[in-house]
Order: sequence, then C-alpha cells, then structure tokens
Amino acid sequence: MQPSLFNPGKISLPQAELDYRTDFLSQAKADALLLCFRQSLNWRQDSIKLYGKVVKIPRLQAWYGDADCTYRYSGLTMTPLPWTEELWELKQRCEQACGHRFNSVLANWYRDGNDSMGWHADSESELGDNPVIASVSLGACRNLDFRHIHSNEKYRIALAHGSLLIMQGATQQYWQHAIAKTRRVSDGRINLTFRYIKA
Ligand SMILES: O=C(O)CCC(=O)C(=O)O
Ligand SMILES: [Fe+2]
Repeated sequence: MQPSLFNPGKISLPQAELDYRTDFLSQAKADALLLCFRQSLNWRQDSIKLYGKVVKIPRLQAWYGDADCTYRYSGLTMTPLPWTEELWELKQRCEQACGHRFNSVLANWYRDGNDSMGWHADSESELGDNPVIASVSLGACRNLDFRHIHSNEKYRIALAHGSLLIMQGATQQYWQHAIAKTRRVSDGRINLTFRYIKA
C-alpha cells in the first residue's frame, strides 16, 4: 500500500492495478464540470428488481457514448445518449491519461450522503477481460471501498473533487467496490466511469 517512487499515484494491492491521481483536473475545471454536468446531463432514477420487488436505485444515472454501445448494468439495458461536448473533451483527457480508448461513460449523481452504490465489480461481459476503467470524481468527497472476493482484505480511497482513479488489470476479477451511505456528507457528488464496450 506504498505509493511507488516511479508512479506516486499507484496503489499496491494484491491482484489489482489502481492508479489514483488527485491532480487530474484543476480546481476551476472541476468546479465548472460539476456545474455543467449537474445541469445538462439527462439524469434519471432507474429501478431494479430486488428479491421480486421493484425498487428505485439510490442515485441518479445517465449513460452516454457511441451509438452502438448498448450496455447491461445491474439488470438494466442502457442505450447511450450521444456525447456532449464536455463529456467528449473529458473522454479525450482520460484517454491521454490512461493510454487507452473509451467509447462510453456511465455518470452517477449521488445527491447527498444518503445516495450510494452497493458492492459490485465492473465485470459485465461487454467490458471483456481485465477492463480499463477511468473514474472521474466531481463534488463532495466520498469513500470508495474495495474488498477482495477471496481474502476479504479491504481498502478505502477518499475520492476527491477533480481526481482520476484508473482501475485495470485483474482488479474487477478479484475485487468488488462500493460507495457506502454516510451521514457526514450533505453535498452532491458526480462520478463518471469511462469504459470501452465491445460491440
Ligand atoms: O461513484 C463511484 O466512485 C463508483 C462508481 C462505480 O463503481 C460504477 O459506476 O460502476
Ligand atoms: Fe463500479
């Protein structure tokens, strides 16, 4: 769990490749994008079936990408909306930072500490083996918790405004992640996970 000398953002966890960059966006850029995305993305609150009951997921979501990128997420089939100018620009920045192409983005808006995301891995078949996922955080700082599916080892990252977390290698095979509810946060947070979906 030591930052490496060569890459200060690298997090050393077994069977994971995580790179956390707090200086990805300037404060001004992150502020502007938070405002822009909150107002202009097509937010919706989807429902999922849980033990036979239809329940609203505890956050708002929006899905953008290339036209051929349909995606199943927690039992929902999502068809992407066309890229906005700001999302396209942010996608390009992520591609440069990761050295990897993306063709879609899932946006999540946690309105306050009561919104959350349960334990899961981004391991849908459309993502292929060992996907590279670029996760940009804007707004309130929220904890992203990781747990190893065999050893139950835990690791927590407080995802800051304007930061980039790159998840790649075997991370999604061996680790789940979640955003827990918290009483300490009353402000909103937007997270964008850029992905490459195979047609
Ligand atoms: O909000 C976050 O930081 C996590 C989002 C996430 O895990 C996902 O979109 O799959
Ligand atoms: Fe995820």
